[in-house]
Amino acid sequence: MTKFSELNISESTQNALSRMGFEEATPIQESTITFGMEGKDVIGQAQTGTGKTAAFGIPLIEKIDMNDTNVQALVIAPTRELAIQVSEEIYKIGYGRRARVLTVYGGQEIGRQIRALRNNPQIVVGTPGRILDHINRKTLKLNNVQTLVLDEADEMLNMGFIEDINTILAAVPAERQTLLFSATMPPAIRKIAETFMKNPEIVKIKSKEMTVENIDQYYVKSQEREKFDILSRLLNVHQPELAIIFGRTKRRVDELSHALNIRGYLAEGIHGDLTQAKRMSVLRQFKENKIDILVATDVAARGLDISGVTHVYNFDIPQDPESYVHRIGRTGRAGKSGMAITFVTPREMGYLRTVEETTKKRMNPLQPPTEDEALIGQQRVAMEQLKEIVTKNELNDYMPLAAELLQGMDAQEIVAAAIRSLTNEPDDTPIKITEERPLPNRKSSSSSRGGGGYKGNRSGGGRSSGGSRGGYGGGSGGSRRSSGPREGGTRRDRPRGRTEK
Ligand SMILES: Nc1ncnc2c1ncn2[C@@H]1O[C@H](COP(=O)(O)OP(=O)(O)OP(=O)(O)O)[C@@H](O)[C@H]1O
Ligand SMILES: [Mg+2]
Repeated sequence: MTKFSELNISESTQNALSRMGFEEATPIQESTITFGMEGKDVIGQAQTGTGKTAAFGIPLIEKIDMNDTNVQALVIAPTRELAIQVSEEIYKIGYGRRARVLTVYGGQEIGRQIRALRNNPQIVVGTPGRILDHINRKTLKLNNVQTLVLDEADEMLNMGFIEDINTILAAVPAERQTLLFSATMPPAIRKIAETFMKNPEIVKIKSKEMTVENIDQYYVKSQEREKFDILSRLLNVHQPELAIIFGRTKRRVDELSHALNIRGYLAEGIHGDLTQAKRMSVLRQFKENKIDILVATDVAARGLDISGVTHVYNFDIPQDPESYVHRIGRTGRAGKSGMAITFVTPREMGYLRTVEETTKKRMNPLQPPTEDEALIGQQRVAMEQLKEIVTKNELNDYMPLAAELLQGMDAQEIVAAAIRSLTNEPDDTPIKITEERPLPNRKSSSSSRGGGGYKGNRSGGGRSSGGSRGGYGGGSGGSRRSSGPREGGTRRDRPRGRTEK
C-alpha cells in the first residue's frame, strides 16, 4: 500500500488524514487520487467499506481554491444520511485547509439552507431533488464548479433520480472534472459517462469476490415462522456489539424492532417513512452505542459507514445480489472483521444461489442453536465475561460487598447467580411478526450472470484482514431493475424507482 505522502498531497491535507487515523491509501484511493490530481475524469468501482469517500474527497479538497468564495465542488449522493456522512468526511479531510462544506437535502427547512448558501460554501453535498430545487430557485450557483462527484450513481438511478441528475449535470460548466462512483455499470450509467464525462479513467479494483474477505458469511435455512426465535437465539449467543438486521418491508422493520424490544433487546428501526429527525436520532443512538441493534430496510442503510458493526442479519433474503453486497458491507469495514447471517426459507434457496454466483463466494450453512444450546452458549459467554473482569483486577471497590455476601451464602451459588444475571433466559412474551410472503420461486441458474464460473470457496472461516480490499470484480450484470418512470408529485429526495413497501 502507498503512503499518502507519496501521492503529492498537500501537507495540510496529509495532517488532516493522520488526524483521521488514515496512514496508507487503500487501492481505490491510490488510483483515484493520482488521476484525480491530474484533473482527469474517473469512474471508480470498489468493494464496500474500502474508502471510496476519501478517494474522491481528497482530490476534491486539494483542488479547492481557498481564496475563491464560490461553490467549486458539488457532490451528489442518493440519500440524506449518506449526504450528511459524505459531507462530514469531506469536512474532516478539508479541516487543515478550512474548506467550507454545506449539506443540502430534502426534509430540512429550505430557508435555513438558502441562508447557509449565502455564506459562500466552497463545497456543496446534497441529494438530487434538493440540489435541483436550489438550482431552480437560483439559490445555488454552479457556474464556478470545477469538480462534480456522483456517489452511489447506480443507486441514484434505482431510486429514479436519472432526470434530476441529467438536469443537474447540464447545469454545471462543461469545463470541469467529474468523478463517478458506482457499484455496478448498467447501461444508463454508461450513458451518463459517455455524455457527461471526458475520457474517464476507469478504476476498478479487481478482486475475485465482490464482498470483502473479512466478512464470514453464513445462511440459516428456516421456515418463515421460526425466524424470530432463531434470530433471538443467535443474538443471545453472538452477543453482537453492534448489529444491523435487515427486513424486506417497512412493516417488517417496525414489527421486528418492536418485538425485539419486547424481548429485552435495545433495538430501533429505521426506514423511509420516519421523519428525518427521527432517522437521524436513531442513527446517532446507534453510533453512540445507546442501542445495540438497528433494524433497517435496504434504502435506509445504503453506504452508511458506522464503525464497529460486528454482525449483519438478513432477516429476509434480499431480492437482488447487489442489495446483499451492500447490506453485508455494513460490517467488515476498513479491514475489520464481521459476520453476516442470511435467513432463507426453503422456497427461496434459488435466490441464495444467485447471490453466491454473483459474489463468487459460498455462504456456509449455519445450524441454528436449539433453545438449550443457546442457553448454554450464553452461560459460557457470561462465564468468559466474568473471567475477563477478574483478570482485569479492578475489583477493589467491590471486595467488601463480596465478603459480606460470602458470609451467609455458598460461593458456588453466588457465582451461579452472577452467571444467571448475565444470561437472557428464554422469554415467551407474545410478539407479533406478520408472515412475509416468500420471494417468487426462482430456480437457481448459473447461466444468467455475467460472471459465470463460480469458484466454490468453502473456506468462509478465514478472517484475513489484509490484502483483501478489492473491487466489484464485474459479473453482476443484469440483476438491477431499470429506473422506473418518474412518478409525478413534488415530493423530492424520496426513493421513487425503488420504493420500500
Ligand atoms: N486510508 C484509510 N485508512 C484507514 N481507514 C480508512 C481509509 N480510508 C477510509 N477509511 C475508513 O474506512 C471506512 C469506510 O470508508 P467509506 O465509507 O468511504 O467506504 P465506501 O467504499 O464508500 O463503502 P460503501 O461501498 O459501503 O459506500 C470509513 O470509516 C473511513 O473513514
Ligand atoms: Mg460509500
